[in-house]
Amino acid sequence: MTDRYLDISGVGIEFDTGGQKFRALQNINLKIGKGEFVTLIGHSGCGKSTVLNIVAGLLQASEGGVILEGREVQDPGPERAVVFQNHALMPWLTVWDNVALAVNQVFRKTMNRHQRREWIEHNLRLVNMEQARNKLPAEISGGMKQRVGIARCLAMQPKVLLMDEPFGALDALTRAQLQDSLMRIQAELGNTVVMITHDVDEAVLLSDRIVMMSNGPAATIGEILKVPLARPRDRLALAEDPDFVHLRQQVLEFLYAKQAVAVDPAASAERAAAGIRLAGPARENPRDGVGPGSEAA
Ligand SMILES: Nc1ncnc2c1ncn2[C@@H]1O[C@H](COP(=O)(O)OP(=O)(O)OP(=O)(O)O)[C@@H](O)[C@H]1O
Repeated sequence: MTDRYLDISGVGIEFDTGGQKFRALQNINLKIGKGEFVTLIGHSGCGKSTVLNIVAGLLQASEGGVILEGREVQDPGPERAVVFQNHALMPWLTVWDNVALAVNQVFRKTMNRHQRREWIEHNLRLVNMEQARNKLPAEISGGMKQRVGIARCLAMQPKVLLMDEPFGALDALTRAQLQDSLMRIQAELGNTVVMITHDVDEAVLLSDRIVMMSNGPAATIGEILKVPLARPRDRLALAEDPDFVHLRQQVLEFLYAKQAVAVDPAASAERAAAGIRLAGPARENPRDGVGPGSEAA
């Protein structure tokens, strides 16, 4: 594993919010190895999507930069495919055509028609969606749409798969199924993945490292937790595994003790009972309208 495959170095960003400056991120430094699975976790509004968007080339950092396999990221590109929370499929295209769109964009010059067909089919098979190839997005479930979104990104053979809360809108069972599929696919293809999640169990289950972000403004990386659990990982076996439980506890401590946000009386009573003390609340961004009030990460 090259441990500097993706190098995020000294990244900061300041937004102009109606004449006022808002510093969202400062001094983000993260080196990610080829084939590594890294999750970003932190309270709502801390800057996770902003980091991902800078890596995707959708946002320009105010300071620092991102280098992927020796080349500086300047704009969006198919070597950094993004899976969004809400799949972002073209509603008028079938499952097949949605994947074909990406494949034709990336491989029109290097694969002939037959090869492209095979490649589309292969990627739909990877996510178990080959049976639904002729359906429109409106005719399939939320989990199936996310599968197609993942297939579309995998089909571009990206150097890095960027996932912004890909399973956030799904029910718990579908989410578990997709987590298992993602682990299987990653084991097979060795993808480098950077994924945002709010789910502590998901972070521990999937990651090689969990990057825990401090609250904004001027958010940065607070701590990085290595997850040395053997693969393949089995969610049932891990639920009672002392190492898994300990790792989970470390993430919870970071979020709810070291980086706790504004107080909800019920949650704080629960925390007090668990012996966890609160840190000071974060300041708000004028753009947000409300201060950070969510107890969820
Ligand atoms: N284009 C923008 N202009 C001004 N402020 C912005 C802009 N984009 C993001 N922000 C602010 O930067 C901060 C970080 O936002 P970001 O969406 O990255 O957080 P997040 O951690 O991904 O949040 P969530 O978990 O709720 O999705 C927030 O205060 C947000 O309001």
